[in-house]
Amino acid sequence: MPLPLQASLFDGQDDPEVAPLTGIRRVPLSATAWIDLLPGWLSGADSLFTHLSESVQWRSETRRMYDGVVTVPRLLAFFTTPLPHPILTTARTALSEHYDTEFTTAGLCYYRDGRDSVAWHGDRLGRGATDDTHVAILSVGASRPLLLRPRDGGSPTSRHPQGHGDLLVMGGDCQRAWDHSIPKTTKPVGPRISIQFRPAGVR
Ligand SMILES: O=C(O)CCC(=O)C(=O)O
Ligand SMILES: [Fe+2]
Repeated sequence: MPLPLQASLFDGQDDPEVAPLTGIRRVPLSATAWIDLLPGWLSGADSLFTHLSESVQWRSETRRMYDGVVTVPRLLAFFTTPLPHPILTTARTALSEHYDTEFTTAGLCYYRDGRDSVAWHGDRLGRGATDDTHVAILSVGASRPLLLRPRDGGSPTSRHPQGHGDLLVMGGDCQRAWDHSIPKTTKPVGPRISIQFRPAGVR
């Protein structure tokens, strides 16, 4: 049974809004990869969380592995236009302007509890395999850390907690040269939804 969204997460504001992106802070990962962080970018995140959890047609996916078929440990949804809430259109437009790159798709993940996760990977399907790409992730709900580590093992794993309304953008060659993950946890943790905005041809 997933925990309900903790009352302490509720910010008491009805309509979600995004702040200007001017306050975003860049953290270089290497000479060619970076992440941008803007905690609390979205206010009124509770109503977005509730709306998405109740109105999106979440699907469970299976993947073929060497030794059989496994269920992906999170629920998924995928949108281009329209997006499932007007604030996501506002957010996508703001990101496209700020990064001068058109974010066209939104992948949504629903992590029901600490057993849900995403294993180490880079978003390297399609153009991300060869080109520098941006992937912008907006989080709502319970905080879960996003971990990053270089594929060549050159630097240690870094850990970036993604809380209610927080924005994290990966750029440069982050998808090709680095992997990211959301690890499982045995600690009690409520549900989290992430919205990943990507340019066309990147998965
Ligand atoms: O949920 C997240 O923050 C990350 C999801 C992710 O890496 C992906 O779907 O490719
Ligand atoms: Fe990813």
